[in-house]
Amino acid sequence: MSVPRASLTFPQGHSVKSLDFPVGLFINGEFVAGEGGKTIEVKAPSTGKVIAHVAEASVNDVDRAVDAAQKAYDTVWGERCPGHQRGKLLMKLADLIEEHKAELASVEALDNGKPYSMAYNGDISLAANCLRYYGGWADKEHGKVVEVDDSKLAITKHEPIGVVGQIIPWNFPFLMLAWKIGPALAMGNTVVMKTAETTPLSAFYACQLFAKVLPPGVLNILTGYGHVVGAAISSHMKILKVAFTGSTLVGRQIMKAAAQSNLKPVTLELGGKSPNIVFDDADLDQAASWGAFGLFFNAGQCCAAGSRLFVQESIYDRFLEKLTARVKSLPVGDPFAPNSFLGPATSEMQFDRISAHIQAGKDEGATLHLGGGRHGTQGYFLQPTIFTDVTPNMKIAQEEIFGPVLVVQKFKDEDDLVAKANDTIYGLASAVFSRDISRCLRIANKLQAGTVWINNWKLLSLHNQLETQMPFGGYKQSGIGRELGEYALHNYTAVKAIHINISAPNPL
Ligand SMILES: NC(=O)C1=CN([C@@H]2O[C@H](COP(=O)(O)OP(=O)(O)OC[C@H]3O[C@@H](n4cnc5c(N)ncnc54)[C@H](O)[C@@H]3O)[C@@H](O)[C@H]2O)C=CC1
Ligand code: BAL
Repeated sequence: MSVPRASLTFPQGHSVKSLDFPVGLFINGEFVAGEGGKTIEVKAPSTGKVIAHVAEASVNDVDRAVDAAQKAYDTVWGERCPGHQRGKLLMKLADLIEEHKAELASVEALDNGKPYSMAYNGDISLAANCLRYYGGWADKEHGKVVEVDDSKLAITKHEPIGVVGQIIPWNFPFLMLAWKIGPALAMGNTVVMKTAETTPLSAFYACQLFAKVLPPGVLNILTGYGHVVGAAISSHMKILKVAFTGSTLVGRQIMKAAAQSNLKPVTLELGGKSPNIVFDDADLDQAASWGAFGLFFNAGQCCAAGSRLFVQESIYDRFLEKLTARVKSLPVGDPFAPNSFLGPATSEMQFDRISAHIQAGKDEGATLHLGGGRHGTQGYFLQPTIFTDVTPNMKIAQEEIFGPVLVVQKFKDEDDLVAKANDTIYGLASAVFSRDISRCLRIANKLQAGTVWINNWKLLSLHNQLETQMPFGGYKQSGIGRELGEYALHNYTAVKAIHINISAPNPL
């Protein structure tokens, strides 16, 4: 059976003219067709047109990938490849990604719809940084000598877990791949990854680079449907850990599948409804700029989007005016146009979900302050949208919209604010704007959120500024565990306690 290929062409004047590459399943260092030659149609969200047909994995393909990963773990990776060597390979991979940044960013912009400049300066650059960062950790995550008493030497050893499963979404396709494989490979695990079926192309393009650097089987990449391939990974008896980024609904299913199979540990990076808080003593221009960025970046398709804006009553009108002007100035359009800030929703399904939330906001009596409709005539573009007169019980104030829709609420004082900000099932991120640092820290301590930004909203930026060193993850139903930073290493190591007798008397 022949391996499918993608033949992509880019708009006239773009630095990359065309690309042709295999889009078969990447198993044991080779591209192969999916079982029965099945394929999945991939569309460009900026036009709605089909751009490729990629191999679709089956449950048997997952087994093939797991076998390859197990063999690589037993023979060439894990403790058979010293940390400094693994680190060197991850850094080489980072260099190769940087060398192919224009190609990868072009594929990402076409497949996901995000502006090319953001993919180039953000996603792809940050992915290379992430692999380099974890390459640096590969020989530094040591065990410890633990003080017990003089009769024994007690040490801990940090070992890889084995074959790990990773399931990623479509909002930052290549960056999420890097967040996942960086710590896993650095710590000596081998990987079976499933990309999102709507945005598999950048990962497939990069498999050509992975094949040049990594021994066969160390990293296996499949695409396929969640209920088939994702479910097979979560419930696989030979996969010893699973990490997931996506919806809270699917996170729950993955945890259940893990519990009902081999009790594999689970890391979940899920939804959010993050509060962005502006006090009356804030620098209002600064708050308006970050407020617009924090929600409308990536067309609002960020789990950490600042989707609930809380503004203190005394400055409400003045601040809303500044914010609205900022949002109105954001260019929506073609991902390959040099100044675009908002691209389309990444799929028709997402477009429909976001549109349904906008309708719900109107039906529940919120005021549509800005936008609210389709932008243009082709693809899945939406106008930047702001709702005011929102009450905490409304659907748009409680449910993750994952699109360019901001809901604005007022607050009186700190107590009123904290109660409203924490009134959500989620707890991923938050931000506080005020010139009073004591107030900012007081509020930061009370917010139920894995991240608090003070006078900024900077998870991923346009200028390669993600703090890879800082942990990222959620309180409450936003997830379990932390990605990034040193914290992510713990997701991928098993700790062994070794007790060595020096002079303990025999017990009997
Ligand atoms: N935390 C985040 O960064 C993300 C959050 N979301 C949230 O999820 C909502 C729905 O988007 P979807 O694409 O439907 O998310 P999803 O959670 O269904 O998709 C994410 C990934 O999970 C896989 N998946 C789906 N069902 C699965 C299953 N039963 N077992 C294992 N894997 C499975 C998908 O194929 C994809 O690779 C969005 O509107 C947004 O609210 C979506 C993407 C990313
Ligand atoms: N899922 C990681 C980054 C984000 O969606 O905001």
